[in-house]
Amino acid sequence: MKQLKLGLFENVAANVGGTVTWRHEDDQRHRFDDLRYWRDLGEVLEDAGFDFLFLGDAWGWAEIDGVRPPVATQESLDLPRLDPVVVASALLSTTRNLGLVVTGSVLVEPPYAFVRRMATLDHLSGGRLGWNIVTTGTAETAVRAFGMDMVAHDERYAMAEEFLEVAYAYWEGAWEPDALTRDKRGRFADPAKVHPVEHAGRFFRSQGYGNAPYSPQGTPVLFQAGASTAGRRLAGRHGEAVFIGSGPAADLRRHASAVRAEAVAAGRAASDVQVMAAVSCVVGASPGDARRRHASVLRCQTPEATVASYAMFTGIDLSAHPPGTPMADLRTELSRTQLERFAGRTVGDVLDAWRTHGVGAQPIVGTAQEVADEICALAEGADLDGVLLSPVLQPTSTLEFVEEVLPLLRARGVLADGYRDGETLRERLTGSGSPVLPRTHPAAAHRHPRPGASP
Ligand SMILES: Cc1cc2nc3c(=O)[nH]c(=O)nc-3n(C[C@H](O)[C@H](OP(=O)(O)O)[C@H](O)CO)c2cc1C
Repeated sequence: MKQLKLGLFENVAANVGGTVTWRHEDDQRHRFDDLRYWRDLGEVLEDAGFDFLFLGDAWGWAEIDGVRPPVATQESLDLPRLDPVVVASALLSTTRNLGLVVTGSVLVEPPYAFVRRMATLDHLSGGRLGWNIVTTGTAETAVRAFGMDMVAHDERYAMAEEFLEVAYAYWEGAWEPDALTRDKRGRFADPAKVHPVEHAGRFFRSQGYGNAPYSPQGTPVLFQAGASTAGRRLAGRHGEAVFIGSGPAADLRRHASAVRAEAVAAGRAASDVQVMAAVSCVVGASPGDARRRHASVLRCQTPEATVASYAMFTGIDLSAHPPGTPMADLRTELSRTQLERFAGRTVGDVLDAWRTHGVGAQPIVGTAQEVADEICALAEGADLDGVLLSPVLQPTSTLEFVEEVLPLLRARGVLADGYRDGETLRERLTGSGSPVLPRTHPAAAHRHPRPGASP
């Protein structure tokens, strides 16, 4: 069995992934705006040897027929939410090895400012930064807040392609890796190694010099999480780590194969893409104990919250459709993953599933041994390169996983034993021995001297 990469999936908010857990007595996510909460979590993950912390993010909110349902506020389904980049910055000084993967949207700001922000984090973290490329699933509400017109789903992915080209131009081409000499008796940087960027495209224009010099990884590790057809294509062309969500092993395996096929179609190797899925678990001293603990989580869910939560991700009010309606009859310009993953199911099925586990999959509920067995079976069945723990309760679920399940996975050799000091996130995830993207990646075409140019 492959040795798996291990991440933790969180949002900077009181709930994660569409279910209500903030009010559970064993949950602390109501402290999402407390620096100590995040620093404590960062320390737990680093001490346990997690490869990275993955912070999802959105800009919009739940709306049904143009109205934000009161339950969204009462249960903090969508808002309030804080900035994952700032949380990641806050963890720089209290962690040394933990990868920090932040979600950044291509929809709401031009590349130039975003590029510097990411490069700054990559510099200050010593090359531990990852970027989850999204086009903003909550686009319909988010665009209003930014004073923009709505951009259709596939058009957002076209924007993503162009955004990446501009970002690569600045990250990989604006400053050569050895441009800075910082020679007090000579010069700070070599002008011959600093290059202006010129871009004029359908969505973005940028002309000028990059602010940030070449960072330890050049380009942050490129994560992608968007399982629609357009999302998989972007993942295959650009992604290094692709987060395909949750679900049964057979579904995940099909999805993983599709992403790897897209990578090969784009001239890359299938192994250039690490495919990872989310797992949630509820551990108990006995199966019955685990079931009882899971039942206490389910008691926090309500039908109103389930409907409002699904609407946030897709803009679809499931309560407006008869339970027997096939999901295949519905359409969305928002998060298509959360529609397409339920193909073949009915509205009634999805209301049940979403109430139980939101964007995730049915949690693994059992003893630590049973949880470890199921994670191994899922990873092998789906041909995964990694898993993201999506804690049901925080930090309770994380702590029980670390204390009871992780040792069992380590004992089986399923997880690496720990960090190699000074290793960048890319080196750890890809095993390539290089902190920067390979020449086969589209970003490399932006480097100087231009590939094929006379030195
Ligand atoms: C596991 C996981 C996590 C995701 N996390 C986010 C996120 O944090 N923010 C976001 O805007 N879009 C996230 N997405 C992508 C959305 O589903 C959606 O992609 P898609 O499903 O339509 O391809 C895009 O945002 C739409 O513009 C995620 C997708 C998956 C599968």
